Amino acid sequence: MTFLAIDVGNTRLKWALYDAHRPGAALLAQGTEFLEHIDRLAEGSWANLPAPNRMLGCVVAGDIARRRVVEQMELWDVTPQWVVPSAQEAGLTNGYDYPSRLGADRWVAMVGARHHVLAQGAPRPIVLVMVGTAVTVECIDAAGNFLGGLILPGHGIMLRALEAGTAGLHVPTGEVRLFPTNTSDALTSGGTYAIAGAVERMYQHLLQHCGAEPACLMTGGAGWKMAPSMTRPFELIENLIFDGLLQIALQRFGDAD
Ligand SMILES: Nc1ncnc2c1ncn2[C@@H]1O[C@H](COP(=O)(O)OP(=O)(O)OP(=O)(O)O)[C@@H](O)[C@H]1O
Ligand SMILES: CC(C)(CO)[C@@H](O)C(=O)NCCC(=O)O
Ligand SMILES: [K+]
Repeated sequence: MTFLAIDVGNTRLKWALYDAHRPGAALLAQGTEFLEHIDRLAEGSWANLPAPNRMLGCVVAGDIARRRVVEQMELWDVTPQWVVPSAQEAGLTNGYDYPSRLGADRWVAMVGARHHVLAQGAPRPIVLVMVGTAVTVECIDAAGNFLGGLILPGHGIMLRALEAGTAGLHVPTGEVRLFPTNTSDALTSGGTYAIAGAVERMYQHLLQHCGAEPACLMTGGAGWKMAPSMTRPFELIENLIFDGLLQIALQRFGDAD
């Protein structure tokens, strides 16, 4: 029973085909496509895939992007299903004022993070950082309550905003330095430590609130660039969104087949 997981992000769509809809399923194929190129999927990288039996996705890119993905899926006889953040799912409780307004990517990644930590042993509070076009920093207590989180501009958006909003800054990529002594390093380090500092702040909030050391998880395409600059040890996980989708799929579709 093959399972297709899709994450339609702010900039790119990521997909992964598994041999089953459960955590730990074997990855058969995966790919990414910029949102502008969604319309190429059916004739491109999906053309020769084994047909998925089940599909579950999450979208933050809006209805139009979602519809374009559904059109590409007409290639197969599979019903598209999308995660909508609710008050409760897969052992997590959603503390957002309006649960359905939470980004689906954030919710699904939190489900993945919670199950990752539970698989390692006793429940712990979690700080989850997702580094993509935007950066999010989520706080979850040991009982699985999502307490709240931050949304920050990603590194690219910060630098482009500086370039656009100042008179004389242009932005070649620099290095992260403790004491930057040129413009490129100053900009790259500024963006990196803005994110690292925000994360440290949330770590402290959660530590104080829970009175227990949080587990620190990081995911997202640019996570490996941020990891060396964090103030705490972070476990880098390739794709918590796919892990969360597998977990939710198991609960939705059940163990059978
Ligand atoms: N040196 C860096 N440090 C931290 N973040 C960076 C760095 N360079 C690039 N980034 C960020 O990483 C992002 C790319 O990450 P990723 O591949 O997860 O995003 P994406 O797939 O484009 O995002 P989305 O999932 O929202 O579509 C860029 O948009 C940029 O903001
Ligand atoms: C914050 C982003 C952009 C991160 O991808 C996404 O999760 C989103 O659009 N969220 C909706 C708003 C919210 O989460 O409060
Ligand atoms: K994303």
